[in-house]
Amino acid sequence: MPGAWIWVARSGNMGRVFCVGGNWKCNGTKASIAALCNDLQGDAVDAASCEVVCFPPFIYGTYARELLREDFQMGVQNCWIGKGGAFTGEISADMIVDVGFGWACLGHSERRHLPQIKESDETIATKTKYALDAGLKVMFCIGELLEEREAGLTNSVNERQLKALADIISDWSNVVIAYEPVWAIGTGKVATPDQAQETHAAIRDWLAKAVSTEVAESTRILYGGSVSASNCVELAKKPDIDGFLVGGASLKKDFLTIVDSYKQK
Ligand SMILES: O=C(CO)COP(=O)(O)O
Repeated sequence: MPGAWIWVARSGNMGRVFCVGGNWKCNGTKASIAALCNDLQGDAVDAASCEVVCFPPFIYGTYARELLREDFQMGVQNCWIGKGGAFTGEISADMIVDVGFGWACLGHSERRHLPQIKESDETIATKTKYALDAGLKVMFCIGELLEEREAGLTNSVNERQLKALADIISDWSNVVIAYEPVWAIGTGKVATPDQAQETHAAIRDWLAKAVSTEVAESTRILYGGSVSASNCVELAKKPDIDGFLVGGASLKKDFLTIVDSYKQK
């Protein structure tokens, strides 16, 4: 019916499937993961409307896969920059694919900024390209520090981080962007829905200019940073917010409430 078609066209959503990631970071024990997987049992998520991915620590990946509900996908929080070999302590994208995991979360601000890690834009982009070529989907994290936001640099920081990737890939179909303002991560200071929407729209505009309108319209942009059961619905209603990357609340039953916010789109 024509009315319905016009609504879809105006929404500008281009069929982007809502996506929620749970980044467990460096947390968990066998006992706590078993309890969490039990708490996360629930009615199956409609796969055509929402995709859910959990990112446990590497060492618990296989264990978590056995316990986690089947409609939640699994990913890793990092991977090596290229093919495997004499790289002590590293895990390659090919190995991650081999054990059956579909996703990598790359470019997280903790890996960009912690002085013990300090991954550069180029390192993250190169890793992402290798992971994509190996067959993984990538949750590509970007975002500004508090001082950068205060200096009015939010969009230029996001664009610089994205440009490093745009310079070396052309196929964006397996990339999901996670915008995580660093000042909102683990602080309880969530970006307001308007602040998040404004930045997501700027990211989409940049993709349209620097990559293509098709990529801009089809690429999902998730918000991350103190997402909770109480703020997720207002954020999810914003047109350019296509889901969430969740830290602390992904370790609690609240994660299910956040996943359910896809019903508000
Ligand atoms: O870093 C995050 C997800 O990757 C966000 O963490 P919090 O949800 O704990 O703020």
